[in-house]
Amino acid sequence: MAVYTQLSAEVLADLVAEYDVGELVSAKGIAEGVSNSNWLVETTGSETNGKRFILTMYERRIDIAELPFFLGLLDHLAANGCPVPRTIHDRSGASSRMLHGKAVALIEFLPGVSVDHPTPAQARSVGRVLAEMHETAQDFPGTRANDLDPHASARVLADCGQDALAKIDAALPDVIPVAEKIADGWPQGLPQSVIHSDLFPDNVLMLGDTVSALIDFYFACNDAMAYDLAVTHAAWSFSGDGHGYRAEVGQALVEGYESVRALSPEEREALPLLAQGAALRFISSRAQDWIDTPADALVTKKDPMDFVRRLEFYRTNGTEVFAA
Ligand SMILES: Nc1ncnc2c1ncn2[C@@H]1O[C@H](COP(=O)(O)OP(=O)(O)OP(=O)(O)O)[C@@H](O)[C@H]1O
Ligand SMILES: N[C@@H](CCO)C(=O)O
Repeated sequence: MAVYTQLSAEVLADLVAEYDVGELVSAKGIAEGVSNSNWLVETTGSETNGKRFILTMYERRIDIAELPFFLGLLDHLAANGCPVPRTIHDRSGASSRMLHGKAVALIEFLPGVSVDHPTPAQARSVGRVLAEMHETAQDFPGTRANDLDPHASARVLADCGQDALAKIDAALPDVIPVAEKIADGWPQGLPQSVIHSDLFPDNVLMLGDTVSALIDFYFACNDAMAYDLAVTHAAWSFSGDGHGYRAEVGQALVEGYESVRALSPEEREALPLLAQGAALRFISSRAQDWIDTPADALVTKKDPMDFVRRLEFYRTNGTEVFAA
C-alpha cells in the first residue's frame, strides 16, 4: 500500500488548479510502490498536457534538494525521445511544489504494464531502451554521485552486524567478506553516463514487447553504463527468488543493449564483477530494510537471499555468462 498521506478532494482540486491541466475529475490512490504516495489523477484536460497524470508525494528516502536532478532528468530524456514520463510544470514553471510540508510533483501518465515473467523479446527491448537512455543522458548537465556503490554496500552490511544478518538467514553474514573483496577490486575508468541503477521489471511499463515507459528514476546517478546493464541483468534474468538463471532472457538483454551501444572489451571483461556488485547493492539495501522494518509494518519485506543466490551465480558463472 502506498498512500501514506490522505489528501481531501478540496486540497487535490486546489493543487490541480496550480497546473494547466483543466479541473480535477478523480484521484485514485495507487497501491504499488513503497517509497512514496502516488495517485492516478484524471482532469478535464488541456491541449498541451493531456488529462491523465501520476501525482507523487515524496515521503521518505528522497532528499528534496535532489528533486531538480531527478525531475530535470525525466524532462531531458522525454524531450529527446526516450520513453519516460515528462513532468508537468506548474503555472510558475516549477516541476515540484510543497504541499503540507512535503514535496509533490505531477508527472505524465504513460500506458503499459509491468511484466512478472519477461520473455526474451521483452528483455531485448529493455536492453535497447536502456542503451538509448544512456546515450541520451550523456549531455544531461545535472550530476549526482552513486551513494550505493560497492564500498557503501559493504559498509552497510558490516554496520548491520553479523548477529542481525544471521537472524535474517544463517548464510547472510558470509557475504560481508565477499562484499569487501568486490569493493576492493571494483573496476575504474569505465565509460559513464547518468544511469537508472534500479531498472527492475516493476520499473518498466510494457505494451506487448515494446517498452512504453521507464519509471522510478529516484536512484539515478552518474556511474558506469555497464554497471547499469549489470543491475538490469541481475533484476531481469532470474526467477524472482534468484534460483533459476534464465539464459535466453539474459542473453537477449545484452544483445538488445549492444544493438544500440556496443560494449568495449573493458566493459565486457568487467561485467562478471559488475554483476556481483549489482547483487551486493540489493543484498545490502534489502538487509538494512529488513532490520529497519517493524514486524507489524504493512509493507512486504524483500528477501536479501534472493540476491545472495544471484551473487553466488555470478561468482561461479559470470565469466561464461558474459563471454562475447
Ligand atoms: N508515469 C507513470 N505512468 C503510469 N503509471 C505510473 C507512472 N509512474 C508510476 N506509475 C504507477 O505507479 C506505481 C508506483 O510507482 P513507483 O514504482 O514509482 O512508486 P514508488 O513508491 O515511488 O517507488 P518504489 O517502487 O521505489 O517504492 C507503479 O508501479 C506504476 O504502476
Ligand atoms: N528494486 C529494489 C528496491 C529499491 O532499492 C529491490 O528490489 O530490492
